[in-house]
Amino acid sequence: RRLLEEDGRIHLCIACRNVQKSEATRNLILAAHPAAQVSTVEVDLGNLAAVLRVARELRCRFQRLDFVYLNAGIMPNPHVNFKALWHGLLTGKLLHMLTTAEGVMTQTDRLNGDGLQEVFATNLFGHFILVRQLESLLCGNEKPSRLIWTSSSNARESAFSLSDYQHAKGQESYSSSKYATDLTSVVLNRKFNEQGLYSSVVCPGLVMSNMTYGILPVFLWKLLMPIMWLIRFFAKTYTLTPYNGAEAHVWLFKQKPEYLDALVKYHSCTSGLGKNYVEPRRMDVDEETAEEFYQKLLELEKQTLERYSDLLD
Ligand SMILES: NC(=O)C1=CN([C@@H]2O[C@H](COP(=O)(O)OP(=O)(O)OC[C@H]3O[C@@H](n4cnc5c(N)ncnc54)[C@H](OP(=O)(O)O)[C@@H]3O)[C@@H](O)[C@H]2O)C=CC1
Ligand SMILES: CC(C)CCC[C@@H](C)[C@H]1CC[C@H]2C3=CC[C@H]4[C@H](C)C(=O)CC[C@]4(C)[C@H]3CC[C@]12C
Repeated sequence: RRLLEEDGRIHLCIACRNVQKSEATRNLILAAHPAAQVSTVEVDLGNLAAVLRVARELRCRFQRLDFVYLNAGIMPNPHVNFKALWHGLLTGKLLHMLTTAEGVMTQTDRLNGDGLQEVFATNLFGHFILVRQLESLLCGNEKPSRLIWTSSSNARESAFSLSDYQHAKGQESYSSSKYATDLTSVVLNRKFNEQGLYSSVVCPGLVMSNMTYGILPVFLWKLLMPIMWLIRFFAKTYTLTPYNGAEAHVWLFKQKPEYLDALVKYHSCTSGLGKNYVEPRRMDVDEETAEEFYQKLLELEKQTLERYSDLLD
């Protein structure tokens, strides 16, 4: 909806795994923008066959894509370590913990139907395969095309390891998948800028959504709301609503990609008085690690394409 407010002429295609939800979203958007062009497409990003199928469908439907928002993400079985928060209070690290959740959250991951770690597959690899399969719609256009990944301030190098890039062994699969997203975006820029494709990563800040409602119950978040409004005076990434959280996504929509820094993450922020703005912050990524990781993604992509060769053109 915010993108249509910026430019009512765009054709918006909503990719969703749940057909009812995408239709309901389409109807909501059309209620606010009756003349808008809004279509939907079904895809489960945690299922590689479905990703290859949807890429084929998109290649048939569109000649080019100007923006691809890679937003789907999961955090299964989250666990909050309240003791760590208490320790953070005593050691002066509380604010950092409240904005990055460093040392505060763990998750339990599992294998998906493709034999991949579910969080890695959904948060990164499904999107990666989609982007690679859409290369013909994204590269070599008159105007540059853009990828905008929803990463997180929870992305952390120490949670990621090249030897276990799917994070099968640890308990911070979410943090690892978001760090892997940051690495991937950096390399995509290096490989594809010359062909007119630019990639950026954003963090929406702490937003009340189904993801956070899976961490603490809704009623508790509602009770905590006055405290979070107060925290916002010190932690500007407490955007709290999806509208505020989308600030960086919308801001990037209006920027010339040639002027953006590939090593920066764009954070949606909201001031204590409720004003939205975007803060660019340098990412803690090692470019050599990023390149090595990219090669591993390409290897996994090769295996995927061999396995599903019947779904390729
Ligand atoms: N909420 C927060 O505080 C923060 C969120 N983020 C990131 O923002 C993004 C959006 O999350 P948020 O809105 O908070 O959480 P939600 O759980 O509300 O939204 C996640 C979205 O991803 C979709 N999704 C999940 N798995 C798949 C899949 N396999 N295939 C297709 N779609 C899928 C969900 O679809 P469905 O509705 O069908 O479940 C849903 O629309 C995520 O990448 C998250 O990591 C980053 C920083 C902070
Ligand atoms: C007074 C309240 C704010 C106490 C709530 C405690 C915890 C449940 C939350 C404190 C910090 C939160 C988070 C921080 C970073 C988010 C990150 C950017 C993200 O991508 C997903 C959600 C977060 C991990 C979020 C989750 C809840 C907290 C740990």
